[in-house]
Amino acid sequence: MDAETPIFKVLVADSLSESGLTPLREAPGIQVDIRTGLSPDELLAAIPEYDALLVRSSTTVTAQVIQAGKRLRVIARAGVGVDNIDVEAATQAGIVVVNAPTGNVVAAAEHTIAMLMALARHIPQADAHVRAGLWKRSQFMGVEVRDKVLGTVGLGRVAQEVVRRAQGLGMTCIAYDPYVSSEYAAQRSVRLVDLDTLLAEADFVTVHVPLTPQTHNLIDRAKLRLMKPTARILNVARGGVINEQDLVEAIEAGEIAGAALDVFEQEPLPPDSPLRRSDKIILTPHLGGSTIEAQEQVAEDVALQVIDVLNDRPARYAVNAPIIPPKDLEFLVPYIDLAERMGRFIQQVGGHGIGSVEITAHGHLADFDLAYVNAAALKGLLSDVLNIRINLVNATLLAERRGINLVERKKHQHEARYENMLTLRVTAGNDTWTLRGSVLQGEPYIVGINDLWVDFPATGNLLISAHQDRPGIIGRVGTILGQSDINISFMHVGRWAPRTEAIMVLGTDEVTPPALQAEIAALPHIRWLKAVTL
Ligand SMILES: NC(=O)C1=CN([C@@H]2O[C@H](COP(=O)(O)OP(=O)(O)OC[C@H]3O[C@@H](n4cnc5c(N)ncnc54)[C@H](O)[C@@H]3O)[C@@H](O)[C@H]2O)C=CC1
Ligand SMILES: O=C(O)CCC(=O)C(=O)O
Repeated sequence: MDAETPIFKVLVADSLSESGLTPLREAPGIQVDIRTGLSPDELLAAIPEYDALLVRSSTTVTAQVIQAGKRLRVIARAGVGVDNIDVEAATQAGIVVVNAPTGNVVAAAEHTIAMLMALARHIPQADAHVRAGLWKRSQFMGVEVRDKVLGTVGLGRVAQEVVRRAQGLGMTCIAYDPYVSSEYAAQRSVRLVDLDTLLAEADFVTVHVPLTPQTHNLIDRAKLRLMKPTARILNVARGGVINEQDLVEAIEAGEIAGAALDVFEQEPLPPDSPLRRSDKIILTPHLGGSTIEAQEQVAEDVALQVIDVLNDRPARYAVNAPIIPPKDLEFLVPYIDLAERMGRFIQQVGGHGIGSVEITAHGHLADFDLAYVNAAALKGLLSDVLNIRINLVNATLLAERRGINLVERKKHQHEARYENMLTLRVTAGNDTWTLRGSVLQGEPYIVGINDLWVDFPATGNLLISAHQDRPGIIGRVGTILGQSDINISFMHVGRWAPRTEAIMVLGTDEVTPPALQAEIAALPHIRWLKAVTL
């Protein structure tokens, strides 16, 4: 690596699979520091020097940590749930949050099945019994799961893997998930029911939902009372979905037969938790994702995304940024770049007091999800305006906060000679600017300014003027620039007809100083002159 290569520093704050981190260790320009077990104060002190932070579930990434992370560009969660990260604070700070939503799904499902069988056959209690030198087999009469009803609360990725395995064990599966259709459930041989029906019918209830305001305490004492006295309940999702105090009381009152929990309202589980006192409750210390295979996969999934974000590429599983399907990436990335350049162009020619932004995709471009293109245009429009870091993560949020009304339009037919074109129309103060752009042979081009067609690369130093088309004007501008040793790299003129309004665009190797701009702007027939650097 040469001395010029930028060094990104990556902090791995929780224990992650070493082999999963190999892509990060092998990436040029990236230094990986493993510092697990940091106290909150130690993390706060360490974070300012890092560009990326990788965690599992032990480290809590608070708004304070995010504010202190002045260089932070990405926070990665090696797992599904991002409830240990203040995603809102990260979004506001323009930091990408990524997770690994698929790598530990099978591990979580297999742990659920292990807990289900352990519950049905009292395995942990029987093991402790034998170790204590006892042999009272009659205390551990179990139940079969074959022909029993399994009710899953949530029918997402983990639940579906649980269902497939439970069906293999001969169980009938029902589910409660208001966000999926009956057809979707039926395709998986699952009957969709409401929560009360599920609790009343199931012999085993298993929870697979994220912890949200809607799912917090979703299963409380009243809901537990709906269950059969022989039924058992499992939670391998998130603590707090089943109310712990209510669960202990329901089990002690004989209202349900037992529970298996991998996750808790407070982790680690406090020593005096009432959950510890019932021998009908099986406890594991948040092991759902803890298999060698899952840990390798989630570490690799986040490592690759960290490399992408540090190299300005969209992340595959960004939690707080639009996601581009990998198959669309190659086509869209040049348009994302073009949109940002067009935003910066308008911002420099007259983007003060932006009220509304209309983005129109023409041609094949209109077939794509434009979330990133829109965010890029907003980023360009706001970058030099706001005193905070602005990027594709927070651009839309910041625009909304400033009252900017964004409208997206799609026109599937071609416009003019351009197979794909982007039009950005911005109302700023009393002016409306319309800029058209396209990607030609992989390079960003501006192809229209207001109502005139033009054609020049959207890059470098540009001087743009509106003037009355008259002989000699272009020559005079060239002379003034030449006298100041400013080299013109290209010139383009767009006009309606001879001697009408024209737009001249000059590319220059050097930046034109303000005094020289004023001199040109004062020439006869020049209506206005703007300098833009892209
Ligand atoms: N114990 C562990 O180590 C692990 C725990 N998990 C946790 O398991 C949970 C499920 O993960 P995935 O299946 O990957 O998530 P997912 O996002 O694929 O599925 C969640 C499902 O819950 C449903 N849902 C959301 N709100 C609901 C509500 N109010 N009522 C009913 N259904 C609702 C959604 O429609 C979705 O189908 C997450 O909380 C995740 O963090 C995941 C992996 C390992
Ligand atoms: O293994 C871990 O780090 C926790 C997994 C988990 O809870 C998740 O992925 O949501």
